[in-house]
Amino acid sequence: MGDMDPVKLMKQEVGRAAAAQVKSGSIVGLGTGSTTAFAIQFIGERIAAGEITDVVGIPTSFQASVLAKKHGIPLTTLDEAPRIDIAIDGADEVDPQQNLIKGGGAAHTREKVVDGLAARFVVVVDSSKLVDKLGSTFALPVEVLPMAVAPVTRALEALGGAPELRMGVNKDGPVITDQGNMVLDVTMPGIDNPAELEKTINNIPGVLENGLFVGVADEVLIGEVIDGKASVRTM
Ligand SMILES: O=C[C@H](O)[C@H](O)[C@H](O)COP(=O)(O)O
Repeated sequence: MGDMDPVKLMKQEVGRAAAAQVKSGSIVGLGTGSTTAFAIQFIGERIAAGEITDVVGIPTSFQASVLAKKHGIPLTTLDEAPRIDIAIDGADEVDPQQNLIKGGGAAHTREKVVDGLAARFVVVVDSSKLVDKLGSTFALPVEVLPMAVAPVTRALEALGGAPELRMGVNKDGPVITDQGNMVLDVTMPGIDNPAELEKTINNIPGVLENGLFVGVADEVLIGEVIDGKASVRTM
């Protein structure tokens, strides 16, 4: 286990557990983020070891495609793939009904397409992501056309949210998504009806997609560290 920090260790072990679910011949949706990065690494290691064969990935982001190439996972597209057998992806919050907030990496629009098409969507999180109610710890990401940021901001405020344009970390100005759009992070503590809010926000003209994933997850794998020992449980 070494000196790895506990959160990283939880992410690593949950990524390993998800990668173990990938079977030969599978078309795999590859999610985005620091937890899925471990799953991508372990899928690549299983391919290299000859444990699984004929696996192809469908990336949900530029980051996922870079990692897949690095770890030797061949890629395909939705134009070519007849189906997605399994998708593995992280989340920013998970409620007791397995509904999610995603988009901390601004990738939720493509993720919702890929994860939603998968016959089986496996979510990989560390235990810090579990909440009683969505919105309690994480602002809801909403991808918006750049020319519509002002009216969408007003519409989200009218819904009771506090939207903030996501700014770059090592870049001046806003974060630009893989699709060339911007992201509003909407503080909205305690979302009572995520299914309704998901539709309401997506109905605002100029909104591409929001980070609420309702009824999409088939299994949630949770990484934990108890007494310095990492383990993985299902929800
Ligand atoms: O846009 C990013 C994705 O939805 C990620 O899956 C999510 O933010 C979780 O990322 P991480 O595993 O790095 O916490």
